[in-house]
Amino acid sequence: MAASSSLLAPSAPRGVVAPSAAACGCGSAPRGGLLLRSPSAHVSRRRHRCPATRPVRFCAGVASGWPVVLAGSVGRGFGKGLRPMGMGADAGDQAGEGAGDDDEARITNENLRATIRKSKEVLAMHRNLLEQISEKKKLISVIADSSIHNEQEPFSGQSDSSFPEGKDIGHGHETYLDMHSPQPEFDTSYGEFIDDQNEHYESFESEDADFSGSSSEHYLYDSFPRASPSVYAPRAANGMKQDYVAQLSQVSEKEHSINVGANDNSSVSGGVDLMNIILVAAECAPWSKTGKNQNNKHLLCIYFFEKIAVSKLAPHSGGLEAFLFWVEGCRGLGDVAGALPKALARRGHRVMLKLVLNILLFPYLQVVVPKYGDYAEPQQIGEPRTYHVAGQDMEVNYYHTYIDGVDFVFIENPIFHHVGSEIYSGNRTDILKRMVLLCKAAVEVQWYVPCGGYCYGDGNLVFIANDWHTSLLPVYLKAYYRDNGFMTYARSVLVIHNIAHQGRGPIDDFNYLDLPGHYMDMFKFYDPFGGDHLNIFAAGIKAADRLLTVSHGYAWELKTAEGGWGLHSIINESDWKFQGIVNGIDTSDWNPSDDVHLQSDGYTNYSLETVQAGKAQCKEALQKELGLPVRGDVPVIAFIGRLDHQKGVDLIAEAMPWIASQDVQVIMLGTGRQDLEDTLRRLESQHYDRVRGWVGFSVRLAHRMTAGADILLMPSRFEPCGLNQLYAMMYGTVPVVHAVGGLRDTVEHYNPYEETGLGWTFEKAEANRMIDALGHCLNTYRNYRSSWEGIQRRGMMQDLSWDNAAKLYEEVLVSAKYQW
Ligand SMILES: Nc1ncnc2c1ncn2[C@@H]1O[C@H](COP(=O)(O)OP(=O)(O)O[C@H]2O[C@H](CO)[C@@H](O)[C@H](O)[C@H]2O)[C@@H](O)[C@H]1O
Repeated sequence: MAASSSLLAPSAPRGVVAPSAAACGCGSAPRGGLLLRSPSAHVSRRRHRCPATRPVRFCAGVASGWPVVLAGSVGRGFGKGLRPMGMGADAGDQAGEGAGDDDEARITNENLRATIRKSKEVLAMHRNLLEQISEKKKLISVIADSSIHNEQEPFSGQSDSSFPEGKDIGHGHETYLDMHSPQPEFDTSYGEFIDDQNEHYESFESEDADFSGSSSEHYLYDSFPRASPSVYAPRAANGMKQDYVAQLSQVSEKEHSINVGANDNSSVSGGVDLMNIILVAAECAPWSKTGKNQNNKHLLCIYFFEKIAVSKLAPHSGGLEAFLFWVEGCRGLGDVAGALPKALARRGHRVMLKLVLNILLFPYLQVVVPKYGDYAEPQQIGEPRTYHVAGQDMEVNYYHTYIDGVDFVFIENPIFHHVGSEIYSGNRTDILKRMVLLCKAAVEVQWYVPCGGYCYGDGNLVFIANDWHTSLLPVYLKAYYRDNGFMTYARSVLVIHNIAHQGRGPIDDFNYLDLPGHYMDMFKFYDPFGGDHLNIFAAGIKAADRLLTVSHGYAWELKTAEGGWGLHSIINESDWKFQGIVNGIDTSDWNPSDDVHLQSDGYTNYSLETVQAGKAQCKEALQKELGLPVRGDVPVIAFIGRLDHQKGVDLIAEAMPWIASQDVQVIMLGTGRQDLEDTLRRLESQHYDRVRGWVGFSVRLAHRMTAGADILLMPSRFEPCGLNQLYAMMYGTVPVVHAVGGLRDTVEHYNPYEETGLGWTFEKAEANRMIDALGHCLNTYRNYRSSWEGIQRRGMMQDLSWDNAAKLYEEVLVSAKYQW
């Protein structure tokens, strides 16, 4: 790997672990009359037999039922004052109706007596179970590697309060920081990045004129409706009456005990560590993957850096320059949300973990995403629910499909449907409302969506939120539930795919979030340019139990002033719970041997054995399809990506005079910023005999280019992970990349002396550095064929699947589970 070991962020410390009653979250529904009846018909179906190979699961059945009762109690007890789900008046009434007197009446005396009778047994079992966990922990301590911290007190079955947050943090934090060292190469690179930012900023100058006034103007907020405090007043913890809190707590304890009892009916150790994972994202391939950049002027991210040159925007007094960055979609997120859960599901049946840790992980995975269109597979499921968002009651319907061991759940509401494929379209508040609704619905989906006939429940539950869009989820989990003693054992992990997009807005946006007033501090963030503002990503980072990003290199960069985009201080404070895991790729989708896009129009599938002939045929087909001269000897250079500052397509444009002077063909595919789209068109018209600039979003062409090209160019200024270079290597296409973030982690620079490496890297995001690397690459392509083929082979022979990454995710999820 190109990255020096010092660059790589070490594994996050796993010093944490007070297993405690996390043991309860089993997963298995109790048998023998222990169940309390759920008021909702759909959650009363306990037995979860998923289609196909899904095992029968008796899991968290009561967990799935109880919260419904809670909602009812809340609705009735507090009227409109307390709605853990942040629901509006109607919704609250509905909850009360759904689980009010009638429903409680259904909880028969007999059941209650049985519960009380059983509870003693259950508590005994619980104690026994905790002892087992303690034993197990000791065993793990012995066998686990040194990265697992063993120094915490053996768990003694104390109450939650005996494990204050951060108890083990100090130790882990110190260890983690000690392992870091400065990265001069990276710093140098960013020196250039800064210059580039200035240039880019100037290109936005006219559009940015509106932002030069007061801080509130920085958000173009004049048009957004100010919410009346009474409408948006926080409804969760603030409004709780103590007696009801106590009542709810009792219920929660019962739920907890019942889960433990249920575990005991199955395999104790297996039940203890069964995890229900709910991955929540704004998009998910293949259903939704950003089709087009929005360059949305109403969503603003601001990047600060040391002053290098004076921008035309008035420099602020702090000696920093500000760089404006429009929020837009992240396509790679869709790919990840589509593929990671399947890999985690596969991991659920791995024997290795069962042997080493004696646990069975992740058989139950759910992906929750908005429903933006009419998708073929998902079928409506569960009952509609109503959530209160920005003064409106919004009804959501759930759709579900089960693929490769994963339950995909789609949240349907017109606010999602209306945007169609333009996932991030609309103004800032439109997007914010969509994300509020998504997160409010997602944090409760485990109770209301009977996947395979049976709700997940909140036993052993972990949410994986992704990027700022779902950063509200960890906050809602805490504010609505954990602060009030519910879902005590549920955990949240937040994955940073791209820190450039943060969900920034004015402080008043807090009114849209429907949170208790004291949560304001979590969101309030100051920076010299925008002053006090609301930062959703910042709140998610603080609230999440674990923080991940998509490569080691990017994890390191995020902690620097240059790479953290203003959030580096918060990320550094969260270092104890933070680590990078390099993304995998969906090898069923991206695999040259059975890629469906290579099965027509003269393309062909190929493998490691047939790569030379296969790629030659694909190159010919690609040249024909795009009307380029059909020549096998000419190297074809490809670029695929969002057309924005990040991806550095402007560097290709800058280098084009040199590139076009070579005997090469260049094919660029992308969509995004208008000026960069125009650049693609211009380059094509200027060099029509050898350049094609395809403006648009075409998955088919992306696959075909990856197969037919010889070289993939990725001059990204920053790249959290990057997927295209991984796809390229799978297809025997050699990457030439800026050594930054995940590109540095994944593309080892070619060493001609030892015949090692996977491509070419350049240390600065500037055209001449790229030309230099590309020149070496072309020389090898033309004059050292066996070396070239070696690079191709090494790339194709890597295991780039999600399976490796999924194992690392498992470790993080388990450590989150035992985090107190
Ligand atoms: N015009 C077009 N037509 C067809 N397909 C197109 C396309 N433009 C882009 N794509 C596809 O979209 C995906 C982009 O993946 P990236 O990793 O480059 O994305 P992005 O920067 O959005 O993701 C962010 O999240 C991912 C996931 O964590 C990180 O890898 C990445 O560094 C981070 O910036 C690839 O599948 C690519 O082929």
